Amino acid sequence: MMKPSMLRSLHSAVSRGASHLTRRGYATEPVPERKVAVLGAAGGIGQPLSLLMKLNPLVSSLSLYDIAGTPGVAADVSHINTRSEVAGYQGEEELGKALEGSDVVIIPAGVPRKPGMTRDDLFNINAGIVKALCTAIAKYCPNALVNMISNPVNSTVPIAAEVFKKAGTYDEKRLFGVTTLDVVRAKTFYAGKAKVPVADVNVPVVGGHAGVTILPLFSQATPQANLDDDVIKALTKRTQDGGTEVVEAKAGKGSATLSMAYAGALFADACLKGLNGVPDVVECSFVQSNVTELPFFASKVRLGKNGAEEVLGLGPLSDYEKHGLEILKPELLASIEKGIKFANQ
Ligand SMILES: NC(=O)C1=CN([C@@H]2O[C@H](COP(=O)(O)OP(=O)(O)OC[C@H]3O[C@@H](n4cnc5c(N)ncnc54)[C@H](O)[C@@H]3O)[C@@H](O)[C@H]2O)C=CC1
Ligand SMILES: O=C([O-])CC(=O)C(=O)O
Repeated sequence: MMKPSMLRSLHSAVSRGASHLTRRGYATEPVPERKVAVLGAAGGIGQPLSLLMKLNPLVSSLSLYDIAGTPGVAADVSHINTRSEVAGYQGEEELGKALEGSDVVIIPAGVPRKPGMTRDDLFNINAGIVKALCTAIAKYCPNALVNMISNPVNSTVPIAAEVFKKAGTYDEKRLFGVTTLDVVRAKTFYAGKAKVPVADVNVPVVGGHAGVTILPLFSQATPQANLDDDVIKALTKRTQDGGTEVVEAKAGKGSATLSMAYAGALFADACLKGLNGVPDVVECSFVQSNVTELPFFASKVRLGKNGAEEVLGLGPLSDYEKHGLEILKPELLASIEKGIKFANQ
């Protein structure tokens, strides 16, 4: 039975609007209004990611943009009885409206790999797409947190940074390469070998987001497990090749979409929590960085009201990880420089 005092607070909370309620009905602080835009929303990642963002109670307005197909995706998702209003925008002439007022912009726009391709093979098409989208972000929502999913992330993030610099809107705290899928994979694979519940597992993944530039730090994995060196090597390789494993299994029908949508939704949720002032939100992400001599690097990042409030260091590395770190630097630097050069052409 509900006590009369609880009933009164529930009634007064209801009269102020549902966003003032916790799930148990107690009056609480209002959840801020937040607009999230998904660019590439009709794609393999974009559709399930749009679904997952529609399920997120921190979102009040969900803006779905693509060059084609968004009216259908938006109509479909909009029937789900959750908080956010949904709008679909199609074609370049609607991009401004899609972006205006966004707090977080998630970008899974562009072509995916086919078997035999590297992520860098996507550069020629995706670099131009990302450049155009970021030019519009600088114009219509320069303060948004940008979550870059489009590959090659090691180059598309530097491209975005250069576009924003040219527009005079660059804030390194607001630009993120989404590497969450590497963390998701490392956790899953580690839990399997260490025979620990996957929900308890944490594994930082640093470096970049392609092949050897992906460096999982299993020496820092929790809960700790005494795994042999050859098991750690196999886990590292499987994490680095996780994307290729999916590309080959899909045999020409694209790359990871469902696990990426999950990972993208996790990272966007962390960004929203940070914006809303939730303390101690830490996720790995590819950001502008002083952690190594490279200008961009993925490591743990503390998310807050301004985006990346703090880029955390690497912590102690095993000899195997130290070696991996040295191996990845030339490839990662070349990809970063390729992006910077493209953006300044
Ligand atoms: N960061 C990561 O961990 C991961 C990144 N990816 C990358 O995400 C990207 C998207 O992958 P999928 O969704 O599987 O591809 P997809 O081809 O299924 O969807 C891409 C969508 O982008 C749209 N698009 C193309 N040009 C656009 C533009 N100028 N503006 C807005 N939208 C545009 C297309 O119309 C399409 O709907 C690829 O580059 C892929 O490599 C994929 C998996 C993981
Ligand atoms: O492998 C790809 O091309 C897509 C991707 O980035 C991933 O799944 O990690």
